[in-house]
This record gives sequence, structure tokens and C-alpha cells, in this order.
Amino acid sequence: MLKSIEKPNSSLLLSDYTIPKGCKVFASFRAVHLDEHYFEEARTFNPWRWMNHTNNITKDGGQQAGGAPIFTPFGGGQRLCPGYELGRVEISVFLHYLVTCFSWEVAEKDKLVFFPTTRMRNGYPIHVRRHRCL
Ligand code: HEM
Repeated sequence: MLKSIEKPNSSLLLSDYTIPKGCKVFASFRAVHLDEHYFEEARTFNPWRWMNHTNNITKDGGQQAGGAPIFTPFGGGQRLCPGYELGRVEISVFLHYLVTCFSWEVAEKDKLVFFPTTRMRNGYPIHVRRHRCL
């Protein structure tokens, strides 16, 4: 749990870290989303984990401090991504057509890397074949 205390000289004490006034703080959503404490086998591709909508709570059933959700790909609070609904619709439509109208084969082996963001090292090239469409 993160505790923040504003110090008299305007620096901020966040957990055990003193953040000097004027510093920029980058919240690593990836670090939270790959944390085994919150997500079982966090680095395993398992889309079925999202069938259970209680996945925004800890494994022991506790909510994160302040009751905030732990799965936050679109940020949160005042800076919540304003395009989050559009983003979700676009991804749903894309995935629907990808799996219903196309098949694909891996063109060349690739490796998943996690820094600075989660991605495939070489962009995961694939050969796509259109086999059916609405
Ligand atoms: C999968 C798609 C998307 C993801 C994962 C995503 C994620 C994010 C995240 C993490 C933030 C930062 C929140 C913060 O600063 O705490 C953000 C901000 C923002 N996003 Fe998205 N976004 C997506 C799609 C979109 C789309 C489709 C639009 C617009 C059409 C959009 C517009 C914005 C804007 C304008 C901000 C800045 C909000 C602000 O600073 O107040 N995003 N997004």
C-alpha cells in the first residue's frame, strides 16, 4: 500500500521515497499488471482470466488502497483516457474480424520483451491469409 505525506519543504514522501518538488513521477502500469500478487501467473497469456470480472481485486480478495481497481490499462482518476470506450470497441472489432475472416502463420520466431513496454522484439511478423468474410 502506498502512503503519501506532503513534507514542509514541499517534497513528497511516497512510501519510503522522498520525491523532490518539481519531479515528474511515471507510474508503471505494466509493473502492476505483471505482479503475481494481483494476477495469477501474470506473464502467461490467458485471456480467460478476464471472464471473471473480479480480477481487479487482489487474490486474497482485498481491494487496493482507496478501493481503486488494479487493472488500469487506461489510467484512472482525472487523467483517465477519454478514448477508452472507443479503444475497446476498435480492439473488439479488429479481433472479431481477425479470428473469423483470417488465418495466420508465424513468419519468423520472435521474443516477448517487457522493457520499456511489453512488446515483441521484431514486431512478430506473420503471414495472413483471408479465408472467409461476412
Ligand atoms: C487501447 C487503446 C488505448 C489505451 C491502452 C490508452 C491508454 C491511455 C493511458 C494509460 C492514458 C494516460 C492516463 C494518465 O495519464 O494517467 C491515456 C490518455 C489519453 N488517451 Fe488513451 N488509450 C487508448 C486509446 C485512446 C483513444 C482511441 C483516444 C482518442 C481517440 C485516446 C485519447 C487519449 C487522450 C487525449 C489522453 C490524455 C488524457 C489526459 O491527459 O487528460 N486514447 N490513454
